[in-house]
Amino acid sequence: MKILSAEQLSEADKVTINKQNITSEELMERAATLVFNEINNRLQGAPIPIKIFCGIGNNGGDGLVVARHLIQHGYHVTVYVVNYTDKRSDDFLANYEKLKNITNDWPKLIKDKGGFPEINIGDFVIDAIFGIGLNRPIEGWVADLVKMINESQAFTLSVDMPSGLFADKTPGRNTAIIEANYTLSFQSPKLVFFLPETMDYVGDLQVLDIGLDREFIGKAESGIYLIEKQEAISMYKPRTNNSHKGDYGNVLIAGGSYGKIGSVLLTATAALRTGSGLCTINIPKCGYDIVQTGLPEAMVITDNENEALSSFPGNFNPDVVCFGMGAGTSSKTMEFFNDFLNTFKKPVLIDADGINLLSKNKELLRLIPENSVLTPHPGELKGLIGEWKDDFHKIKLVKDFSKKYKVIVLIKGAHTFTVEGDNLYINNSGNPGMATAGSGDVLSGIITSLMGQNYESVNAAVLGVYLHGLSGDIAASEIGYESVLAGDIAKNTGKAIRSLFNREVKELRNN
Ligand SMILES: NC(=O)C1=CN([C@@H]2O[C@H](COP(=O)(O)OP(=O)(O)OC[C@H]3O[C@@H](n4cnc5c(N)ncnc54)[C@H](O)[C@@H]3O)[C@@H](O)[C@H]2O)[C@@H](O)CC1
Ligand SMILES: [K+]
Repeated sequence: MKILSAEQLSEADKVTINKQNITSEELMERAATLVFNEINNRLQGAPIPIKIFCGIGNNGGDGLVVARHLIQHGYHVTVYVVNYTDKRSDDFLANYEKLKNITNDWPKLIKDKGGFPEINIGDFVIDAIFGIGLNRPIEGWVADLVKMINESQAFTLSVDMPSGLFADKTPGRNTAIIEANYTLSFQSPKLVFFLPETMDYVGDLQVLDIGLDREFIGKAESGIYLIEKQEAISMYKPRTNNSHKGDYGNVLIAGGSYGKIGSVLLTATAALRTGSGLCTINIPKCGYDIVQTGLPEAMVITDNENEALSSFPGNFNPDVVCFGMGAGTSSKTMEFFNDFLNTFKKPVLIDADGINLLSKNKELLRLIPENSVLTPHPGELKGLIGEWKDDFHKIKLVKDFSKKYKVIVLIKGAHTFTVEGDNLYINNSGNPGMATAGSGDVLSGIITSLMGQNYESVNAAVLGVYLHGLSGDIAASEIGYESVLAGDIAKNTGKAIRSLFNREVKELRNN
């Protein structure tokens, strides 16, 4: 799904009104009625107190429409107008009149702290104060109101966006933002919903298709995509009957050092489980027995050194090489890396200590083959691009890096971003159970395997990240978040691929 900016959404709004020959009030009615339907489906007429806080722009207008429908369906509703200015939008005013016509309980105006109502933990709060029109942080008594709503711990549903969040930039420190339990967002999720600094404000997210003009959305240049099952299916390449193991890639997994041999086992297992035809593991001598016993399906090349890799096996020409997990950063391994980058010229995957070695010796960056994939965790990423001020700055630095070295870079997190030049692919599978040792090693194996199976590097990365998350979702739904081991993620890769075509299995997040 494409992610649009606030500006593009407002434009889509105008184009839709024009092309569908409707008024903006009719579009508001359509959008807010969908919000009402969702709430009604969930509450099923329950007589709980509903408190709706409406701003005076169009987000507030949505709130008034929702209020009207809830009242007409017999719910116990109190409406508050958060009157931070007297400049009300036309559609707000139209719906204000409509609301007054159906109830004697007219909206209560809040003009300062004196007008704050009591909010109890059992109330159902609807936040329609600000949406995509917010252009500066919330201040003064409105900020106090937001704080009070958050402190009440009442279930809070935000319309379009949690009030106080900007769609396309980071909020300042200590600004007032609604901490929503649930967000019903119109047409397109907003980028900030997926960033580490702001994702927690959103709660569970649902995007409502309000029927904005498809042609406009199709053509809008966004460069930001949310990756879910549908996108994953479109990238997947099915196997043909008339094929053999040579068609599915010969991958070399190089890494491991004394005490960290397990990492390459996890990577290689994931590569084979994702469908690699052949997998060879290059490790220091000390790992020989461990790897041969742990994964009989893989072949092994040992280094001359016992405890760390020191020279790249040049007489061997795999389709793709994955380097770095558990490798350490000794000077011997730096020699291996140097040797490897000077010898191997097809796209590679560099992870973990491979990234640390790059940070130690930035000259090597120029040797990375075009379209290679780098998979740093946040600490390793800092070594590559330096400190960032906020999430948007981080994205900019990674885009610049990706363009400069013509590589694909992951920004790993609860929603991993794959960055290729100016394009951002945001992953929506996965769960907190995957924050476990070795999870990244498995991811590298999955992506490397897909690269070896002739997927374009960017598709290998985007689909690989998605499948990794889905495998984790399958593992967590079977054994619970706490018990997920990296090996469970590797083991479930096959089920994840099958589940792409099985309607019963969903991302945990979308359940
Ligand atoms: N596709 C769309 O764009 C649609 C938008 N709709 C709703 O319209 C919303 C956008 O409405 P508006 O553009 O009226 O904006 P908002 O309702 O988000 O904000 C209201 C106005 O407050 C002012 N303002 C901004 N920051 C402020 C601050 N910190 N303190 C005081 N005043 C501030 C601005 O002038 C802004 O226009 C969306 O979020 C959505 O809820 C829906 O009605 C339907 C369709
Ligand atoms: K809102």
